[in-house]
Amino acid sequence: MAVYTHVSAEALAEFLTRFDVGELVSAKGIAEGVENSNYLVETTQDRFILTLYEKRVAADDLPYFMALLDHLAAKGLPVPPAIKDREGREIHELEGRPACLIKFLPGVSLSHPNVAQARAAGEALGAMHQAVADFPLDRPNSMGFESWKPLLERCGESLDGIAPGLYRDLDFALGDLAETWDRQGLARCAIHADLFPDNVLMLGDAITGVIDFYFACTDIRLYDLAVAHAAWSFDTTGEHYDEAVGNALIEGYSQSFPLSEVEHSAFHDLAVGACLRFTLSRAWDWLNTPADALVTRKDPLAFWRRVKVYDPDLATLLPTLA
Ligand SMILES: Nc1ncnc2c1ncn2[C@@H]1O[C@H](COP(=O)(O)OP(=O)(O)OP(=O)(O)O)[C@@H](O)[C@H]1O
Ligand SMILES: N[C@@H](CCO)C(=O)O
Repeated sequence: MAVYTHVSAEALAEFLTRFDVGELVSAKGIAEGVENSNYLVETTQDRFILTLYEKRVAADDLPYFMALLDHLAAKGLPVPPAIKDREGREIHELEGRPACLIKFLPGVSLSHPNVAQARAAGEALGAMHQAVADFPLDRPNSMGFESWKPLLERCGESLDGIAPGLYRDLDFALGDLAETWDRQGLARCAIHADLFPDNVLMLGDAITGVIDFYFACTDIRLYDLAVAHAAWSFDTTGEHYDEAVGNALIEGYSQSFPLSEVEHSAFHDLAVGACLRFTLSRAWDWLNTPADALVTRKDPLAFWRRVKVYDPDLATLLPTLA
């Protein structure tokens, strides 16, 4: 479920009068997604997505996200910018929440991407990285490398309730990664930072939309590819690696944005980092979401298991991965 805030028909009809988008015909809550409240809104002119931002998206970050979407859309990339009202404003308030009316993009998000789709996603990510070369804004990564150790400590020994020994193993893996993390001073730019298959809309093998930029930030460019690689190339348990899909993602990326030798050699470290980031954020959610909440908790161990592929030597030192 992802409708946390109810929007009345009266409030929505009044909200739409600020824009030049026609009149309200229908509005339906969208079940997918876990972070924000999303509605599919139809007017006499078009379809739109109405998003009300819930607790994880800080209102102060919205101008960055919207500027990034405008920048990418202006360069012809398939991302959904916010619709401007008659006074040029994109960010609004509705039912007490920050809210944006967003361009609707066709397509469906995939559960099991194939090789051609992974290649297309890699190409699109590389094109995005090319397009942000002149994007002027910065946003530190609130879920970046420096945040992982504090997040581990906030989860604490409760992690052992997810798997006995997990706290110690995560601590060990983080210490190991800290020895080599970004020693090379890799190139940075605005990155998506959450390019999972459910954030890419496709029709057949063609990409029609890249959505959900609410973790976007300035960080290591290659880390974005590593996140996508970890998200796209495994089954949902994290046990089975699909090498063909993983390679296609990297090949597609390299067509848009060739990787340097240094980047090739750093890739596995960044992928281990991506595994730790999603293990930790999922573990935090796992430990802090009431069992009876309507939101489905995502399995933290599914990302932890991926470490076996990206750093088999490290994995042999981790009893929880035995
Ligand atoms: N611009 C768009 N055009 C078409 N559909 C969209 C658009 N934005 C969102 N959607 C639909 O709404 C769903 C939820 O959107 P989104 O993934 O942004 O939500 P979220 O709550 O931020 O989710 P997440 O849990 O992935 O962080 C998507 O799966 C997609 O079906
Ligand atoms: N993509 C993240 C959720 C945050 O959007 C995950 O699957 O853990």
